[in-house]
Amino acid sequence: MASKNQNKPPIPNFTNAPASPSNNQPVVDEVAVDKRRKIGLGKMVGPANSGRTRQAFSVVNGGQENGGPPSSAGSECGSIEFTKEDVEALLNEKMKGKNKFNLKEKCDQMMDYIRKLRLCIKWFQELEGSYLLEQEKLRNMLDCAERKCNEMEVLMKNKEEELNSIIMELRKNCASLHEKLTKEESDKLAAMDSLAREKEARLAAERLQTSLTDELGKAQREHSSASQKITSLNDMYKRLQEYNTSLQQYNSKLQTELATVNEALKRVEKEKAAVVENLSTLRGHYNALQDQLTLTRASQDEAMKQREALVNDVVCLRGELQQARDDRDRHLSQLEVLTTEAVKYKECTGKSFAELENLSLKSNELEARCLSQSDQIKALQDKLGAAEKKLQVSDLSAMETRTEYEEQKKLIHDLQNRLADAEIKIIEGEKLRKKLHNTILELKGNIRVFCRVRPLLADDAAAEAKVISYPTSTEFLGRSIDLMQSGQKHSFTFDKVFMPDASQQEVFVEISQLVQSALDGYKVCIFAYGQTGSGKTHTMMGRPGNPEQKGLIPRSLEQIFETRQSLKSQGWKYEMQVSKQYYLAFLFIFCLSFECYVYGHCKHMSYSKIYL
Ligand SMILES: Nc1ncnc2c1ncn2[C@@H]1O[C@H](COP(=O)(O)OP(=O)(O)OP(=O)(O)O)[C@@H](O)[C@H]1O
Repeated sequence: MASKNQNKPPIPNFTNAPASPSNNQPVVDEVAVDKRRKIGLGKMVGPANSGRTRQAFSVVNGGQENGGPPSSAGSECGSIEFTKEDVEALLNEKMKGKNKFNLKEKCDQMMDYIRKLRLCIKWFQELEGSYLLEQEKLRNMLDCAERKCNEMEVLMKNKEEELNSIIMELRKNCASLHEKLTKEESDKLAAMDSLAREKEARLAAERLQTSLTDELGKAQREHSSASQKITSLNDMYKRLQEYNTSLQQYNSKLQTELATVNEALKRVEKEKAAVVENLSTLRGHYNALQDQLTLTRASQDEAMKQREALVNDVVCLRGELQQARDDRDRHLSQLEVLTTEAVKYKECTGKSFAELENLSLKSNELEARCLSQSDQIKALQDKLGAAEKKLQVSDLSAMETRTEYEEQKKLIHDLQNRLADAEIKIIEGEKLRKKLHNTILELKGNIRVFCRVRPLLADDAAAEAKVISYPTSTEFLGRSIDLMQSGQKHSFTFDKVFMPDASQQEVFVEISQLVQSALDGYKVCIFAYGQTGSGKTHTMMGRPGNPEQKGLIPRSLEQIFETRQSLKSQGWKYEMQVSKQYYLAFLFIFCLSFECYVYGHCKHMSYSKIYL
């Protein structure tokens, strides 16, 4: 748009010119459109280009392009276009005519000139109208853009609020995640402790289990050896029983044999008795019988021997029986011992079975505990995995926060460096300012005299008002007064003259520079001098209760304290005191002078004493 405006031709002030009645609207619009095209305003409001070619104003004027006055252009003003040169030529056109008194020719020329001017005015009006239309459109566009801008601003504000709320939520989430992380870490530590404890317990349980399995193996081995012993003892017992039955059978056999032998002995004795009877009877048969007797005796002896042998056999058998009985008794006692031992073993094995059961129960319990602990360990490992994942996530976020923190740290460091640079610059600037200030004050004059004229009081005579006058010349304006005495004028020049209507603030503005100078470390002395009732106390002290009427001293003190406060942030420290001697002097001549010490020092520079 700026380029469009820049390309606009200067429009002469023809607004008061009357519009040409001969120009109709479409023709002028075309001229305006064509002009716009010519000056690069193709997008302006107006009818579209009809495609007709237009003649330049100079062509209409008969080929007088440069500076030549336009001739009569006819009524086809629609094909005329004006350039800056045309307009200027038209405006600068002078009446031609060799004969000054040829009024008709002059009149025609004038008519022609007026017609051209009307055409030009019409063209300008149309151009202005098109410009107004364009302006209106641009205004509409501007309004539209402003509305859009406002909407965008509202949207942006909403978005900003949303973003702020999201940031707040994210911060809250971050804080809660931090809390969770710390909690998870403590949980993790607790879980790891419990895991270590569980592992220890598991190891102890495993050690206990191995010792118990060893004991169980031992007991089982003992049990198997005891059961083997029991089976061997049972076998022995059976064998002994078998041997006992065989011995009993043998004994009964021997007894039956003894009974048969006794029967045979009885039969032999019966036969002997029969023989003896036969002997008596058979005495005759004595010899025979004697023989028979000797034979019988021999047979008796043999029988006796046999009997003795049998008795010996019986004795032997009895001994053997006795031995067998003893053996049996011994075996029985051994059996009893073995039975008791077997009972004992049985009891032992029972105990060991109970112990075994207990141990198996314990081992089952331990296994169950181991299983539950392994489940717990699994669960804890899962938790640990989840916690580690969380830890990784939180580590990532912590890394991000750390990088952010590092960036912030860098930023802070940069800012600190910049702050240090700025502080150095401030200090240097302050030094420069002091120097410049002092230079200005020196240039203004180390000793300066101001004159303040107090207004007339009610007691003062009205005539006195005419005594003082103030020169208005540029050289002495505000710096001089003229006093009339006995008809004679006395002029006095000062650094500055304060008029009666000068306020306390106006006076202090001049003095405040000196106060600043005192604060910068230079010695300053301000005193008021004048005759009684001239306004010294009013100038120096004023009326401290009334802010408007405060004098130089309270205002100076205010400036000192304000500067002290404002320079505190730059590291300056001011110590102020009013010494006794000066205080006394102050009491006596406070209306003439005011002095006090200001000690100021800073980490960068220091000075010891200032007079104010
Ligand atoms: N600029 C002023 N505007 C209004 N009133 C003033 C001004 N200067 C002085 N006065 C008034 O003039 C009177 C005398 O002034 P002031 O007491 O200050 O004079 P002084 O020079 O201190 O007198 P002295 O030497 O006797 O102490 C006071 O009533 C004071 O209010």
